[in-house]
Amino acid sequence: MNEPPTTRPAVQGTVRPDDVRSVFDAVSKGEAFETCVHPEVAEEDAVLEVSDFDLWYGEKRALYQIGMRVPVGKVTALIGPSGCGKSTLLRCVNRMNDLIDSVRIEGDMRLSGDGIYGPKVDVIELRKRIGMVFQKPNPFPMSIFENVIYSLRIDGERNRTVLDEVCERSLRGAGLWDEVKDRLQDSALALSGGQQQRLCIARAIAAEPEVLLLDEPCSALDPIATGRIEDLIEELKGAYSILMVTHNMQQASRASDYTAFMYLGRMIEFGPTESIFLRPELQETEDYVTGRFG
Ligand SMILES: Nc1ncnc2c1ncn2[C@@H]1O[C@H](COP(=O)(O)OP(=O)(O)OP(=O)(O)O)[C@@H](O)[C@H]1O
Repeated sequence: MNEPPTTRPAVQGTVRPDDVRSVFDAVSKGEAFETCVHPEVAEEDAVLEVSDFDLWYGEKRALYQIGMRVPVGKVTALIGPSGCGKSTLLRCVNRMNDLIDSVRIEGDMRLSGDGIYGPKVDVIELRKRIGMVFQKPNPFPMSIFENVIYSLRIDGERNRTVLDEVCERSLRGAGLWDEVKDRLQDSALALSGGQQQRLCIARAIAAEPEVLLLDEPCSALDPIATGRIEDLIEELKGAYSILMVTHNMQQASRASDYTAFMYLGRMIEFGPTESIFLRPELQETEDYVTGRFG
């Protein structure tokens, strides 16, 4: 923990070593292999850079030498079978795993160049730069208005004009304004599940985060509400850099620009979503995205 940044590049360049027949063989034997990173990734500016990142829950290792760059202004999806470490990796970005006593990490993670795990990092300040939306909508038990401007209240903002503007802009950004503009003082808990999730997104973007983390944001929603969130993700990209965990292959292929395939705590292949789904470099990725396993 708190190691100085590594001199190795954040993301390794090429495909598997020649002497390893299959990446999954290598993984199951505990052998090293290099993540297959498509060259397009290196051409993007990164909001988040992860290098040689490992995580243990007590004795159990959950992440192995993760290296990835999350592009600015794009949607990046994390996919992979249950238990491969997607949520663990996502939660490391805003140091939510600090809350678990048994967790130990090594490696480096940087947000806009600033170390996330440096010894002097103020975790509260760090989290203000990161928005997080969970599987289950979690509006606070207060009005719609107070939910949206929560981060500004915490920062002591009292100017009513500023609060009103941020509230409207964030609700518009989250595609919820027209549905709630006449009842901003109503309890957020009275909204439908899909509306609550869009409210949570509005609350997250009100703080103008540098990166928005979405942990299976549609898994508790019906197909119509899911469609609206996917449309919203499409609209948010450009203005926001999004890292999203999803179980849903169609959602990853519809909603993301880049996709990272994880397996047993390893980053297997990372590249433009279209390439990962239509022309992956690795057979293992193809087998997963076409539903042959997982
Ligand atoms: N709090 C914890 N304590 C111990 N082990 C944990 C903890 N949270 C996750 N794990 C283990 O770490 C591994 C990765 O879990 P994680 O939830 O990150 O996977 P995931 O890919 O997000 O899975 P899913 O798609 O099912 O949500 C799993 O083996 C899981 O059992």
